[in-house]
Amino acid sequence: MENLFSFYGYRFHWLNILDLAIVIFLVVQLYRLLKGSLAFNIFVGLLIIYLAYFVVQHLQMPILSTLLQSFINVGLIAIIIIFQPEIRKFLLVLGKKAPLSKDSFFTKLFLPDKFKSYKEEENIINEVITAIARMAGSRTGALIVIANTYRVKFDTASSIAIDSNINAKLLESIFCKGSPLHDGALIIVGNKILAAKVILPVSENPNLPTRIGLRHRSAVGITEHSDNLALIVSEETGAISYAQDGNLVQDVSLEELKVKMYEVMVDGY
Ligand SMILES: Nc1ncnc2c1ncn2[C@@H]1O[C@H](COP(=O)(O)OP(=O)(O)OP(=O)(O)O)[C@@H](O)[C@H]1O
Repeated sequence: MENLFSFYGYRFHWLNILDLAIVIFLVVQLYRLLKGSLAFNIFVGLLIIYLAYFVVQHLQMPILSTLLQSFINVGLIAIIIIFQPEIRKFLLVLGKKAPLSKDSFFTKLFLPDKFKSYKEEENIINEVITAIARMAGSRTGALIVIANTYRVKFDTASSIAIDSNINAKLLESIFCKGSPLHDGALIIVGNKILAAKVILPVSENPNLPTRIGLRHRSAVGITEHSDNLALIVSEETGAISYAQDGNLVQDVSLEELKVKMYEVMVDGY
């Protein structure tokens, strides 16, 4: 194959560049997926072991090499078990960027019907933002999960199935303090409110701010192993926050929240 250029004696051609670009893309996706989570520390630890293996192999230290080699062999299976939720999410992220995902150039070009449906998503965003603005103003605590492509697993015994269109007034009345449905989270899937009064898994991430309570922790929890977006209105302060990929972003403006919702619901991030 024809060389493109050479660098310190190494010859590069187009396939090398493509190879490198794919590796960079995968590493960036992996970093985005793991950053802020406990899995990130495990990932760094594993990376150090792999680097140590290459160093001792290069230095021709046979005992250490064999030891690390056998650790790495078993480690591959361990990685699949430890990172099972992250691997699932990683594949989800990749799938969303595939040529036929709703935000891709090909879909917009060849499947204009999918493009049209964004009007509906804009409408949903406006209804949710209107409700959040009013609830923030009246310091009504709220927790709304936008389950993008991944179905939320929740405790059906405690929650109430709703299956209704999304409407600002309905959202407000669900979270109104006198409502029997106000406790717990409300789940939106597609263009429907799926359920209310849902108990979510609480995040055990020790890096979260210590002063946040269970509403914020459970919002983080439900986004740790999925591509859900969780929106929070604090009952105590009226502040608006959101959780995504296991990270909590506090005190956001309505405009920032709207942009985030567009990213998730329209652009498919
Ligand atoms: N596991 C959970 N899943 C869903 N909602 C929960 C969960 N745990 C608590 N909540 C909700 O959070 C409320 C308690 O909020 P808490 O004061 O502990 O949280 P907070 O993060 O400090 O929020 P705020 O700023 O609104 O007070 C509960 O009344 C309930 O509605």
